Amino acid sequence: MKIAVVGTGYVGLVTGTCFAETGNQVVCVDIDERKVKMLQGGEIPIYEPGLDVLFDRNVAEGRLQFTTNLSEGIKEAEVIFLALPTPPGEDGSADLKYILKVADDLGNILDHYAVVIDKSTVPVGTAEKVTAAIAKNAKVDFDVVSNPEFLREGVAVEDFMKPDRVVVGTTSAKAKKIMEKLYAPLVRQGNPVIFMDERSAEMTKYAANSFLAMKITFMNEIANLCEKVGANVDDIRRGIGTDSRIGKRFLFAGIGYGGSCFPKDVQALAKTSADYDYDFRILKSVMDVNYDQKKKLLPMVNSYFNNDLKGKTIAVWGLAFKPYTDDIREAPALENIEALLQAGAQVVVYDPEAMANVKGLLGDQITYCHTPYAALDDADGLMIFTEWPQFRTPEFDKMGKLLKNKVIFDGRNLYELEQMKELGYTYFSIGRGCVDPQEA
Ligand SMILES: NC(=O)c1ccc[n+]([C@@H]2O[C@H](COP(=O)([O-])OP(=O)(O)OC[C@H]3O[C@@H](n4cnc5c(N)ncnc54)[C@H](O)[C@@H]3O)[C@@H](O)[C@H]2O)c1
Ligand SMILES: O=c1ccn([C@@H]2O[C@H](COP(=O)(O)OP(=O)(O)O[C@H]3O[C@H](CO)[C@@H](O)[C@H](O)[C@H]3O)[C@@H](O)[C@H]2O)c(=O)[nH]1
Repeated sequence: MKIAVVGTGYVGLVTGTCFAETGNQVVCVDIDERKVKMLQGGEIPIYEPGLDVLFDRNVAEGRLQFTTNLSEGIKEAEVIFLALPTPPGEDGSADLKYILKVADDLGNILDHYAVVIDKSTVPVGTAEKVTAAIAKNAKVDFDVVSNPEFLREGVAVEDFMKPDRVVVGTTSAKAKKIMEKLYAPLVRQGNPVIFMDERSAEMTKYAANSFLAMKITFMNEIANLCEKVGANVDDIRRGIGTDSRIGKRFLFAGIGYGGSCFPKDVQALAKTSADYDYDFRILKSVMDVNYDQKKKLLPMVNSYFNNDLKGKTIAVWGLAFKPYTDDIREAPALENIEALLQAGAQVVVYDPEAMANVKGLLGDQITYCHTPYAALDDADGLMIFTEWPQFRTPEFDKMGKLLKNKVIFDGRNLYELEQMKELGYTYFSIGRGCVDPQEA
């Protein structure tokens, strides 16, 4: 099948590469000339594990190409994916200007029937808006389908190639047939393509993300209560996660959810609710709790240093919003670093993949290190924001010698309390109380 993917970011590049891998002829289009040049030169602009192998193979075998020219990209394409940004507008709603601009352009240049697929996360009613925008000038027949994407960054290739499900919203029998053919290789393992109407597919995406954000937030509230009542949230997680009605995943309490999706999608669903005069109360609580949770460690840091961070050096491990990505959008580390700087602290950071992106944002306001241990040298304490695997079993003795104070503020609950007690660390984490060697 000939496929065009418009927007070659995280979703577009993974979508294009994976569909090339299943034998299709794919052209990825982007307006960012620098990005397209990199891709044409065989370089991947993002860090996404496993993508390079598929990318190299499909570029080498001529199934994956890149262009800045939309007309060239969609030439003879049977399906055209829109994988464009939908950032929050000022009122919290998803901004559709990128999508509708391309839809307008497609109306002018489409010269054959194609299925135009909304892959971006878009609010209810967008398929109708895209249809109207194309139809304004279109001289040919076309269908607009909603096909939201559920991949997670860091495991995007695996999520895409082995999806739990594929959701397709269409009321066109012709488009349905094409979508069945397109996804047939990916759903062989028995996971279904679920067909529904366009509006339901659009809502499904927001329901999934908001539900997961709510699940995490619920555990963060349990964690906050655990601290008060003297319980351990990790035990609660194990205790409830084994109930198959609850499930083990997305129950990890921590420093709040971040990333380019949960924060904006929960906000956008709340805005849709308000537009339809529905008071979606749970969503408001989820946003409020998460706002506070991201700052959860700061009072602990302040109280440890007697509310005086001036001249203190704080080491930070982990900048990305989650492991296995260089993405720092809405990353909890950023807000915390800004608060530390404002309080007069110096900040020394390490992240295996995200430092270049942070440097682009914060420049020389903080110090970047090439190893986790270098960040600890003469630091007054350590804060952890991302659960990169290399932070899980570090050399605690070496850390203790490098740090001025053996104190860790851990937003990801990486270490066992008993172990930290034995090693003589003061250890703050989420929903598990504080380990204080003075109290031993
Ligand atoms: N990142 C994820 O994990 C993820 C997962 C599922 C769904 N989504 C959704 O998918 C959509 C895209 O997200 P992303 O993270 O891939 O965004 P991104 O910012 O990484 O990529 C978007 C790309 O679109 C390009 N673009 C903008 N205007 C264009 C135009 N007129 N023509 C061609 N290209 C244009 C940009 O240059 C950029 O490369 C969003 O709606 C997002 O909510 C994202
Ligand atoms: O138990 C958990 C699981 C996740 N998180 C946090 O939640 C955020 C999001 O994590 P994750 O969902 O793994 O990453 P994303 O790549 O943002 O993926 C989400 O957002 C995508 C964009 O819409 C969807 O496609 C995915 O299905 C959905 O999981 C991160 O800050 C995580 O640290 C927790 O705090 N506790």
